[in-house]
Amino acid sequence: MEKLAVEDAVGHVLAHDITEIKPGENKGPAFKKGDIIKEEDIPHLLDLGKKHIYIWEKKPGYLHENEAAARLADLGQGKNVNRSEPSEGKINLYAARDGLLKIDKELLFKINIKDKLMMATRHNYTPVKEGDYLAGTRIIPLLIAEEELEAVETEIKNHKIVDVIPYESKKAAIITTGSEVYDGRIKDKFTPVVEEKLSNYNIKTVHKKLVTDDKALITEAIEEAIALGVDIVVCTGGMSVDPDDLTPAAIKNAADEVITYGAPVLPGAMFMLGYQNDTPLVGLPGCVMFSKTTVFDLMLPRIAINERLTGADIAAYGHGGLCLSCETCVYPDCNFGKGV
Ligand SMILES: Nc1nc2c(c(=O)[nH]1)N[C@H]1C(S)=C(S)[C@@H](COP(=O)(O)OP(=O)(O)OC[C@H]3O[C@@H](n4cnc5c(N)ncnc54)[C@H](O)[C@@H]3O)O[C@H]1N2
Ligand code: MOO
Repeated sequence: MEKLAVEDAVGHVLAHDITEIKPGENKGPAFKKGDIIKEEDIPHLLDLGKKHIYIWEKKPGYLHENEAAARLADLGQGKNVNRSEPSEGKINLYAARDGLLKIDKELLFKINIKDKLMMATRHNYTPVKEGDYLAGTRIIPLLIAEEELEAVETEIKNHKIVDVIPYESKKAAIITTGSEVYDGRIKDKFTPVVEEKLSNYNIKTVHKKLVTDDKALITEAIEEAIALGVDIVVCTGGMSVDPDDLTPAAIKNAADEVITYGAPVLPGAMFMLGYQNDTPLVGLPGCVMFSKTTVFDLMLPRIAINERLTGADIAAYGHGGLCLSCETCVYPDCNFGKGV
């Protein structure tokens, strides 16, 4: 630490907090450790009785924590992400709009494995709202050699760690299967649940059809929906092991690629996903109608941002794929589906 007259301290970094006490009013730091002294601060410092201050010598090639946080925030701040000003050396990232949060976990690790650097984020694939807090970043010491930041910048290049991907407007068809519903023995309670979940992700249901338990008829209904030009076809009912459960076979008939029948997620083990060209064909088991949060809440946002899911994407949900069915559901602010 070096002692300097306040008049000579402009542009230097304060080595410690300076407290101001206004009797009967308040007590707190007027200046903080790490602040860079500005010309207009001099009268205030003199008012506080400070003719001299201790400064960190601003060595060439070294960055102050606020400057370093700005460089780290540059690595983090991707699409549709806002940032705060540095405060006590930290910069926060916020969602600039509603969408699905994507975190490049490998790049994030490249920052956090380095001494002296940190960035903490929310989980990958969390649906977020405009203004939501996404990440915070800072260096650990007050100063850092610029070359240490340059090393990580070179590794990360022009990629970004934090992006918010908006849900593009899409159209869906819902095909509801089951003789009990088709014959009017019970009221269809599945379609409204699916319709609402779709609408949360900017997907409008433009076609609905009730079909009895008949493989050929379910296949025909899927083909009819695709011919209407919808972006996603959702089938409900008949997804498990009864002889009358024919929906998986119908999806298989219509798909040119089946990604999975079965997912390591509870509720939702009997989930199915296939594609005909780029159109996702989704089979939803009965639990999606019954349970507040299921496999559908994990897969739907990714479908909504046009990700083409693979078997590996779905297998990765096993770790964290167990919903605890809490009395008050706080999803997405819980562990469900956060292992990816
Ligand atoms: N022995 C086994 N039993 C079950 C299995 C299994 O693997 N082996 N899987 C279980 C899982 S997991 C689920 S989830 C459920 C439901 O699976 P399904 O998707 O096949 O559902 P359905 O059999 O068609 O219907 C179950 C239940 O829900 C009612 N339902 C269906 N669709 C509607 C609708 N549109 N509106 C109102 N109600 C509807 C239906 O009447 C049945 O009561 O299976 C487990 N069992
Ligand atoms: O697949 Mo069931 O769909 O786990 O409750």
